[in-house]
Amino acid sequence: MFSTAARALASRSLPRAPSILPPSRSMLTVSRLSPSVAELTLDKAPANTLSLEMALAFSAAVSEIEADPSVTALLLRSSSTKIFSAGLDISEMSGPEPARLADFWRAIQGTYLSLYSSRLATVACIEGHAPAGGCLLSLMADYRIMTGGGPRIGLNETALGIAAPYWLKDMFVETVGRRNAELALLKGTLFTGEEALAVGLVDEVLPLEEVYPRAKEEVLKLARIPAKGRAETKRLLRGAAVDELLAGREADVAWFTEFVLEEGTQKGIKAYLDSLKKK
Ligand SMILES: CC/C=C\CC/C=C/CC(=O)SCCNC(=O)CCNC(=O)[C@H](O)C(C)(C)COP(=O)(O)OP(=O)(O)OC[C@H]1O[C@@H](n2cnc3c(N)ncnc32)[C@H](O)[C@@H]1OP(=O)(O)O
Repeated sequence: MFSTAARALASRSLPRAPSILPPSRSMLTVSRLSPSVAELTLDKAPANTLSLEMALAFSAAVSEIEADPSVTALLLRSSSTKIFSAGLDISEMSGPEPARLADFWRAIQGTYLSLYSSRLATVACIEGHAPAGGCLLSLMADYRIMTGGGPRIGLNETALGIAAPYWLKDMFVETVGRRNAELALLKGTLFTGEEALAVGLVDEVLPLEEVYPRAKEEVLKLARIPAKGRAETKRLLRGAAVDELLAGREADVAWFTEFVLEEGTQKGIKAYLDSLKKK
């Protein structure tokens, strides 16, 4: 776990405009890079995991940004250069109370529905690790820029004894192609930036110090593309996938909760969580 000092070192001092979110959503900050470009920073120590509250705050933040017609683009980043997001908060799935588990999954679906269907041009600035749900957050963006060398990205669900939901699997297949997706999903592969670039999982790989400046440059460029045509093109590309989940949301909740509550799954999740804590 990061100490406060280590976290301060790991996080650059961000030139932030005053947050436009109420303090109750302090796991995230929203600022402006320009009058038309918002920056959404994940800021939940130690690993930006998606708990129920974090997932709800994320979708609410995206909706609030979208509600402002002057905003045409969004940069998604982490306040830590070590971890973009460690994915779903595994403790939500370990010995869960069934009603909360179902709400948790609805909130995770909500993160997907909010960002993947967004009218905004979106860029993910992936400076640190992005496993599983962290990869999900970045896959929902239009463009991904990642640090080379150290951090890993990918869908490692099988390593935990679980499976990526179909809508995440589909987004992954769309991005890296069927065969690359099969190989990676079945093994639970976590890629370095360079490996991710080779399969098309990210669009650019750079040294750490260049990732954020380049992501800013790209999002400011994307913000200049006529908004209406871009939004309609995104709808044409992604609308069917979003509509499919909207139509089958509760069936997906039932699939998730049944799988997670099963005894064998619980054993695997607990063992994985314990191994993380013992590190
Ligand atoms: C059938 C359908 C069922 C389910 C489908 C659901 C889909 C799930 C997708 C997911 O997202 S599952 C989560 C998958 N995530 C991971 O496997 C990542 C686990 N974390 C790591 O590998 C590492 O933390 C890291 C490589 C991201 C970073 O390593 P490092 O910098 O060394 O940090 P620490 O490991 O010390 O972590 C700091 C702190 O945070 C806790 N933590 C990390 N990840 C999670 C997590 N996903 N959930 C809960 N807690 C997490 C970790 O235990 C440490 O806590 P301490 O209290 O020990 O400091």
